[in-house]
Amino acid sequence: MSTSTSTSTSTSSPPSPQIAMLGLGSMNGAILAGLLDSAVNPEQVRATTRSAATAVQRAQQYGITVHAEQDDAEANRSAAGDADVIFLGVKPHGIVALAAEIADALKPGAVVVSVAAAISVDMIEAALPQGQPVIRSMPNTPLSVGLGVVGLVPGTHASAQDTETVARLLGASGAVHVIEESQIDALTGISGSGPAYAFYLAEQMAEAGVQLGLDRALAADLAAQTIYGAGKMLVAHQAAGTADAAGLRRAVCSPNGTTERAIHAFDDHGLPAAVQAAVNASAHRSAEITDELRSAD
Ligand SMILES: NC(=O)c1ccc[n+]([C@@H]2O[C@H](COP(=O)([O-])OP(=O)(O)OC[C@H]3O[C@@H](n4cnc5c(N)ncnc54)[C@H](OP(=O)(O)O)[C@@H]3O)[C@@H](O)[C@H]2O)c1
Ligand code: PRO
Repeated sequence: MSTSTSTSTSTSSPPSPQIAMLGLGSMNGAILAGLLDSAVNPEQVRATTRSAATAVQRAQQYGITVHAEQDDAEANRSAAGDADVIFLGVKPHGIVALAAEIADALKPGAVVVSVAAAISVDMIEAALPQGQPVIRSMPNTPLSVGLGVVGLVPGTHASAQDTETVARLLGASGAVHVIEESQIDALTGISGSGPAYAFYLAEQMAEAGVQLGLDRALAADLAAQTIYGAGKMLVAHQAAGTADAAGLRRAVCSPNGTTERAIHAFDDHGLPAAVQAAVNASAHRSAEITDELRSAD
């Protein structure tokens, strides 16, 4: 496994760790969907939510055991204590408190994986027993359909085997990149937040189609399938080294044709600057939240 390359899957039989998902909202839910579509059985997973209503809904949705903190104050500790891999999936401001809450319930050697933006390895390690393996991650929601991207930052006490275990779990539903912590804000700006950019583009393409007279369902399907196809094509060509995004874009543009006119409209309306500003804004917000939470301590 090397920095910033997708993990290769080893040929040895996959491990079957017990997994705890603490918090089961958009992100941990997407990770769970990907896990259950791969080699993970529902019996391997215990999850928690804050509210009882959410726990009932999620248990039905995923076919796993979900306990609510509202019903059982020990829910997080109990799920974490049985687990080999624990995904912390609450909002950033709740991560350190959640780590502290489960600290003395953890098995020695259990790997604590944070999915939170902005919460650094040292902040999590400080809340856990000395030597507890920690991995900071930045996943994205397309893990739910097997097409995610994940950045992993191994903590001070995470062994190569710990990283391999987590990379194998997540790598079944996406591309995993092991990175330095200094790279994670930038990765967040591209792939963590990035699905929202693609969805926003799809929204605007469909809206334009409606304004041109198409019915909304048709316009939405045209936009979605086009972004899906283009993404799949780009990944295939980049992996094969046969084309990059700019080359594939140029191949759609006939001289003085329709697409060339559209790309000029993007440029006239500042799309390159807008997209770069958006990625930068996400990355800088990640660093800003880190600073806010550090100074709140
Ligand atoms: N959404 C993304 O695309 C994305 C991408 C990358 C990383 N992340 C990171 O993922 C984390 C979660 O974000 P999200 O979008 O998934 O938020 P979310 O949808 O609001 O989910 C948060 C979950 O945490 C639960 N929760 C809150 N407090 C809890 C507690 N004390 N014990 C157990 N469960 C608790 C909530 O339960 P209730 O529903 O009952 O309140 C809910 O299930 C954040 O740290 C974020 O930075 C998100
Ligand atoms: N969603 C989280 C946020 O918006 C982190 C990346 C994607 O903060």
